[in-house]
Amino acid sequence: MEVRARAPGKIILAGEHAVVHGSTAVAAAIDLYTYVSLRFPTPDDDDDVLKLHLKDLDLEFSWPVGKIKEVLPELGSQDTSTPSSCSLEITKAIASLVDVLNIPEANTGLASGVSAFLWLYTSIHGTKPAKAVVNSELPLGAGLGSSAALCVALSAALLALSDSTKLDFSHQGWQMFEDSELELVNKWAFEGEKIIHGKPSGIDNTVSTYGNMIKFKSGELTSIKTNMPLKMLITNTRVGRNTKALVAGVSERTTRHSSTMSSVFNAVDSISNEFAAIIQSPVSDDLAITEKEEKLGELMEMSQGLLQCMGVSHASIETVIRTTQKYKLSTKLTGAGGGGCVLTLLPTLLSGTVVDKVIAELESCGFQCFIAGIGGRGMEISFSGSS
Ligand SMILES: Nc1ncnc2c1ncn2[C@@H]1O[C@H](COP(=O)(O)OP(=O)(O)O)[C@@H](O)[C@H]1O
Ligand SMILES: C[C@@](O)(CCOP(=O)(O)O)CC(=O)O
Ligand SMILES: [Mg+2]
Repeated sequence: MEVRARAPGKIILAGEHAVVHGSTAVAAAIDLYTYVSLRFPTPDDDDDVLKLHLKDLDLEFSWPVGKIKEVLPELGSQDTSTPSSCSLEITKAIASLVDVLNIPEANTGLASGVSAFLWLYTSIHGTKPAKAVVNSELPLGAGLGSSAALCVALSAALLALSDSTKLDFSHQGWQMFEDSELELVNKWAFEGEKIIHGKPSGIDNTVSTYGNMIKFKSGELTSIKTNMPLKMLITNTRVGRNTKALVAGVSERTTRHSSTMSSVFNAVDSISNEFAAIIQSPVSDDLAITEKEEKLGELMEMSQGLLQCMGVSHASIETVIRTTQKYKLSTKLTGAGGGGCVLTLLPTLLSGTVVDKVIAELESCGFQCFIAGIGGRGMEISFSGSS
């Protein structure tokens, strides 16, 4: 039997980085997914290896299970229903399994993703041979939460084939987990995100697990109900960056200027709460929508100013801002910044011709533009083949 799990990426509408320091943030799932398929070999397969195929990067890795047992001898005593963090000793042992892979230099940052895979896999299934295949519709390392989507889809696939979940194997198509199972997936995914982000807030894995639009503060989520159509143009600057390094940079700045940065984080907290209040209040007519959109646009500009204060903007992001400003549109970075993706609010009454012009101008700078569905489904799984 094979299980397939999918988990969405996300956009952060307000509050990135500050959320790591306890401020409120607002995020929404997008309809672009990471998929993880997992299969254990049948007795006839005679396969004693753990395989990982990363389709987006065209890379395949494998580890003989004997080697994993050798470097991780303590495995097998784990309780999958209580997720635990990867200790320093195990981090070192996992690094020894990743170092031998000779990951191409062009894929810096991948080692942490592979380490997260090994930690989650061995924590939930020990040294059982298996094959996992990963592919994604998300750009990797661009602020749309590919790391969290990977950790959520992987945790879901691993738990679906463990004793911790009770699922209907005969169900055709995508199915959802029960609440308690979703909570378990989210907790394991958070442990994986820790390996990739260093110090994650947990917002990315939470919105990827549960979907929809959420408000998030200090590990707690509040679901946001809205009937306001929200359309964002996503521009990928194609400038590569690494979330772990950017998050660490903001923390260093916070250490140097603790009281000033605490005021910045407080301001972000207010922006996120105001943003959430506006999108949640009922809309009566077009005029009301336009007024709300103007306020949201202004809040996005204020968010961007504060993100610049934190030191996470980039020349490419400033180019997108300047370009969209010519059309009176508001833009902010999303995710960790330093390049990656940028959001531009597209008001409901904006004509299609203007949207096409903005996109053409941004694409002529070498950027990639797209519009994704916002606030959709969270993580789901499906089974295929006989057991
Ligand atoms: N589909 C994937 N295949 C391989 N690695 C992935 C995949 N998705 C995410 N990753 C891991 O996540 C890292 C990117 O995470 P991060 O820097 O947090 O950016 P983001 O989460 O915004 O995409 C990659 O360097 C890699 O380690
Ligand atoms: C910067 C941060 O707020 C979001 C990072 O998102 P991404 O990995 O850039 O998609 C970090 C976090 O909340 O863990
Ligand atoms: Mg990430």
